[in-house]
Amino acid sequence: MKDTYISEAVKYIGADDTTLDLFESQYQIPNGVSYNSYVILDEKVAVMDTIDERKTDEWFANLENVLNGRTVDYLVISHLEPDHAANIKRAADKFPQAQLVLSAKAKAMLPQFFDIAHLEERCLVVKEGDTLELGTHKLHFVMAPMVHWPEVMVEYEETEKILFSADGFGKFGALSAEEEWTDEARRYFINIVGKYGVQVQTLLKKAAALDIQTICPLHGPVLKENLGFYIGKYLTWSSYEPEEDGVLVACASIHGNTKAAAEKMVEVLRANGASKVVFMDLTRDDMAEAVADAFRYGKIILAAASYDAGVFPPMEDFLHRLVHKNLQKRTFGLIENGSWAPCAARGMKGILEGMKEVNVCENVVSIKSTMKDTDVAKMEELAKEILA
Ligand SMILES: Cc1cc2nc3c(=O)[nH]c(=O)nc-3n(C[C@H](O)[C@H](O)[C@H](O)COP(=O)(O)O)c2cc1C
Repeated sequence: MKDTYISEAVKYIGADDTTLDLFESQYQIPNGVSYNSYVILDEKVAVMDTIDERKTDEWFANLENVLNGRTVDYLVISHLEPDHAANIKRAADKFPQAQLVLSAKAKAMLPQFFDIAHLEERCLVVKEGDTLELGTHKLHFVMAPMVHWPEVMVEYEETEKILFSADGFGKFGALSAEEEWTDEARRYFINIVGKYGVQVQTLLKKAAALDIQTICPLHGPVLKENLGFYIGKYLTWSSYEPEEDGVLVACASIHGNTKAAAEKMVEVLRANGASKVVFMDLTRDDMAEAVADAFRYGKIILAAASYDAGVFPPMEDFLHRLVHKNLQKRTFGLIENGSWAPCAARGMKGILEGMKEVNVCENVVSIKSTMKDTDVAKMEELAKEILA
């Protein structure tokens, strides 16, 4: 279990979910996920977000335990997505004197989710630079529009120097899971917030002006040490610059011949001195991880079967996801396979045209049904070109 102790005054009241099959109905989470929420105990008591419906009872029990008979003065709402906001109405009903502290956009969106009585009087709308005194603790509000959703804001508590970072610095994996941060944080960030690199960079610039000693995200561990490492990863991911030197080989094969060629390409790349080569079978491996790998490495070889005068759908899906997530600044190499009129390369190129700052290697490997020596020779040329 990750250490969730923050301080005498700031308490973790979130919960692990290890039985959810798919996060946001599409992302595999083999080690679950945590829904984080925090309480600041001072002259006034502030609850920092609620959690997912699935863990309602556990959250209220944790909250009651920390409150120890006190009541809630403020419910700070950073983000209205249901994995954080599901219990807003229940909390508002249970603590009728509590004010809901939120951005103007969140206030406008709130009635779409909940029918909260006397909403006008209950809301304390905050904007960029506003502060809220709780006693010795003082929250500063920093707007973070489209760091996932438009209503998002983050909060900086100046006394303990804590950034409550909403979905920023979040990660898949329950707090009970023993796993390192980077891979599951990357898979989370790229797939969920990856499209909004510009907005993340804007937020990081604002954060750079703050003295942050602890980051309290809405998923994943509380970050207390080595914060430069985590912030550095976010700077890289949100800039769309490759994180590491290496080549991703991603293949989509119906009967295995394109896959055999892609595996051969891995060997050829290694033999030509590639520092690192990662292989992904898009028909079976986790698509979200393949997308994250495309952000991780600067060079990508795509190998796909031709299909109905186009591209085999798992490759099409992969490429559309990359376009959707705004991937840019990459070099691609293409391998196609077809039994009568190979056309996957043309189809893949067409989708890549939707990306910014993309180079496509001139050497295209075009296989007819099964790989031949002439195809391997072409792979050698492609390897030399992409590694140059
Ligand atoms: C549904 C379907 C559609 C296909 N469409 C095309 C096509 O449009 N053009 C082509 O040359 N081959 C087409 N093929 C054939 C495959 O692309 C070809 O057999 C290729 O070698 C398959 O490689 P694999 O062994 O990796 O699946 C199609 C195959 C299937 C099953």
